[in-house]
Amino acid sequence: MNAIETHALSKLYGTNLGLHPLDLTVRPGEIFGFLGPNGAGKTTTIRTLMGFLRPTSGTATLMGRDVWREREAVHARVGYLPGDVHLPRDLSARELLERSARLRGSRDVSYGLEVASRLELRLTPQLGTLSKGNRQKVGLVLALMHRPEVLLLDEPTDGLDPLAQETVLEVLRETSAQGRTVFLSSHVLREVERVADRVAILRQGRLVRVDALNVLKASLPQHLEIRFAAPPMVNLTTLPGMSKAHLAGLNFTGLWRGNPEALIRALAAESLIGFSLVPSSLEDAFLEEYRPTAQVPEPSHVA
Ligand SMILES: Nc1ncnc2c1ncn2[C@@H]1O[C@H](COP(=O)(O)OP(=O)(O)OP(=O)(O)O)[C@@H](O)[C@H]1O
Repeated sequence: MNAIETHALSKLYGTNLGLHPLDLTVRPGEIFGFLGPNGAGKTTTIRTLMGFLRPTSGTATLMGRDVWREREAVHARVGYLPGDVHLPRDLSARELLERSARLRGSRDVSYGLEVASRLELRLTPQLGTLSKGNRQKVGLVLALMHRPEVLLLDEPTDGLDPLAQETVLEVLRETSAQGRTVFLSSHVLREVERVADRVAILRQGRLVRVDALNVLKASLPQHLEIRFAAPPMVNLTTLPGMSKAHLAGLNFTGLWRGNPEALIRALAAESLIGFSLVPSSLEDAFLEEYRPTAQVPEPSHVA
């Protein structure tokens, strides 16, 4: 059984597009990065998966349960961190953890206390006095405490200092190692890149890409720079795999995709002073996908 499955799941807010029909599968134990610029539809997707929003069309299941018709069964198995954490002002974090455990029919707050301690969150102050970062930590502890089968996290490290961010990523890795699933919405690529098994990119309510992180990395072009000692005899522009080729005097720059062997063979008879082939960062690739001018493919073109 898949942890999360959506079939042509869409959401319109009146006539406003929230989410174009979305087909997505997340496997148990996976950390699934859900990326996209502001307004892409990440929160809409998560809130629909939580059964807070009624889908305009399509269906979604979490651990086999329909997210709209079987909301309560879904909530029992999910840990949810909203993008905007609201907490009662007049309780302490400790009291809230105990209350939350009781609502789930348990008295066990031990894992919540462990995560709080790792995040260096003090549990006695009134929640109304907490900073944004500390409120975020309370939200995370609440989402994690009952060791849910699926975590739906909307911008989990928002407002956290680098040390706490690191701890959160560590906890997410542990969660996945225990076979539990993490659906991680973010626009911070650097953190997603460090933990995700697969990544989806959403833009203007549409899925533009879904790939395993290592496949995505392997598909990125490499930046090529060559300094020739003499005008080159070979025409590098026509090599399959080359794009954005530019020769200015003895200096060549271009983007190279694929194995460098063919490139090195083509250069064998040339006289070179310098040669460098540097992989693009995922950041570059994603920024390219984010650009409003980039083409948004129809969903059927997406794997
Ligand atoms: N309650 C609402 N009423 C009308 N339109 C909405 C509502 N909520 C979201 N939208 C629209 O739906 C689209 C998707 O918004 P959503 O909040 O899901 O994006 P997001 O990817 O989570 O963005 P962010 O990174 O800024 O949180 C946007 O165009 C937004 O304006």
